[in-house]
Amino acid sequence: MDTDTIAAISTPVGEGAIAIVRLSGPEAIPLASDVFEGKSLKEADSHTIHYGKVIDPETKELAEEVMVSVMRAPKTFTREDIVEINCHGGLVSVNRVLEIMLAKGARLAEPGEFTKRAFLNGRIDLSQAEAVMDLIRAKTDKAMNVALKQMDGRLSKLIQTLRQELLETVAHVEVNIDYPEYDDVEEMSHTLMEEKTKEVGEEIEKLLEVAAQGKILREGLATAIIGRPNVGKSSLMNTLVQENKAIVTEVPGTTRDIIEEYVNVRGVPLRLVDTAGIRETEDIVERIGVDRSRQVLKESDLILFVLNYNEALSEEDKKLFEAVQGLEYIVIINKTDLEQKLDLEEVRKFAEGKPVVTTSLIEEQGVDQLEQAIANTFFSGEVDTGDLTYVSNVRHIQLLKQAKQALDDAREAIELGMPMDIVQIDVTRSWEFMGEIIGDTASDSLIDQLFSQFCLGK
Ligand SMILES: Nc1nc2c(c(=O)[nH]1)N(C=O)[C@@H](CNc1ccc(C(=O)N[C@@H](CCC(=O)O)C(=O)O)cc1)CN2
Ligand SMILES: Nc1nc2c(ncn2[C@@H]2O[C@H](COP(=O)(O)OP(=O)(O)OP(=O)(O)O)[C@@H](O)[C@H]2O)c(=O)[nH]1
Repeated sequence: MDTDTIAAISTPVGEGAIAIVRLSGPEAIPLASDVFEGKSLKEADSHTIHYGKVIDPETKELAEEVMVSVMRAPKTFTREDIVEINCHGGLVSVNRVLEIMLAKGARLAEPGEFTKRAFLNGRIDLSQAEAVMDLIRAKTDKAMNVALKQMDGRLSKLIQTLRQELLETVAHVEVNIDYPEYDDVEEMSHTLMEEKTKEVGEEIEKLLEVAAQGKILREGLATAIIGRPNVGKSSLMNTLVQENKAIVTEVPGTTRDIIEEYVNVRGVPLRLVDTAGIRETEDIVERIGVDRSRQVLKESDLILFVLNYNEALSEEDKKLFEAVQGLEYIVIINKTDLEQKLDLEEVRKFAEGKPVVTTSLIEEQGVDQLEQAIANTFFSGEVDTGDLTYVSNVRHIQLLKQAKQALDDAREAIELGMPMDIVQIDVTRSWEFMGEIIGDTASDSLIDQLFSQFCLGK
């Protein structure tokens, strides 16, 4: 057996009540047992936890008071032997125990290496492994439900079924090609291929139809708040943050001190883009022109465009309307508690059918309607994560599109009367694209790259 035993701290860095050092691999139990004073871990039953002390093998002194869980292969998270050492949750404590395990010969795990082993050992497929990370990073309940179902294998099973259909069709047609003495086989193959590529293509289409929503749930909507000075942009930001408890997350793949703020609006995570850049130049359109500000705004998925009920539409407002044209935006007419000076008909005309909501942020009026308008814009009503299978990951969406394209190519080839072995090449390509989603046909470098984005100790 050439797999080594890995170790890492699996809990967040910082002070807490308890912190866990996790070990996985063939030496996990003997290594832990060597430094453990208490009941013999080597004889412990699987999935049992034991109280005892960690003794520093060099100084022979007491290092920590712990609880140790023993889980035996293959029924574990990684399918290898796992030991989890539960320490007092201090930085020194947990690092000391990790250092001792490394000194004993365990290797420091790479980010995501535990989950990678679960994948390499066949307990989960690639899409399920990716869902583990999505689950940790989920910003709303609904986003978590999407990840949980994917982790449970819902997407995997669907992909497997579709691939199996394609494989069986190819095999069937193959047999027909091998026995060309029956004269109707060519036609039968054509019909079968046509039916199956259509059927599977439609299934993929269904997945792609709701994928944009899945992606929003997973990644959140980059949301910019714009408007002339003093219309109530900061008030709107504050209202959204206060009403929908802000979720602060680490940005994947960066240092821990860069944080992003999300608010949860009816299950839709909004990432309130710091519009500082826009804000500083309150007159962005004036300073940098419509084209440049459009460029800035294009990076947002949603623009909240605030107007003042108490002022007539100005030239600058009209330029902002020009800048947001064709983008996803909602007009918010704020300060309805003041005297009306804005022509609502004129606003509706400029808004080209986009939602127009009136608010008085100072009197907390209209915020519900605004939130409903946001949810309606992307989910046509309630966000429902019940029965649908949501593809949420850009990598998966891309592969599904390619798989669909390959099937479209196959159907075109059939229509053009191309020989079956040419059609099969396209069908096989589709099968391969879908295989990449679950990791069946994924390259080692892709796999390494995906897992490297994981948390340490996961
Ligand atoms: N302490 C601790 N808590 C944790 C985890 C962990 O690794 N350690 N998990 C880590 O993410 C999550 C739980 N996920 C897990 C998934 C599968 C197995 C596992 O052992 N699966 C076996 C079946 C075990 C059984 O049925 O008894 C298997 O699939 O063979 C364990 C944890 C959340 N909480
Ligand atoms: N009457 C009234 N005043 C409001 C309302 N919303 C915000 N204000 C007030 O309008 C002023 C400007 O609000 P802000 O939220 O700072 O507006 P802003 O658009 O961020 O302003 P700048 O940062 O200058 O661009 C503050 O005094 C708010 O209290 C409202 O609904 N009604």
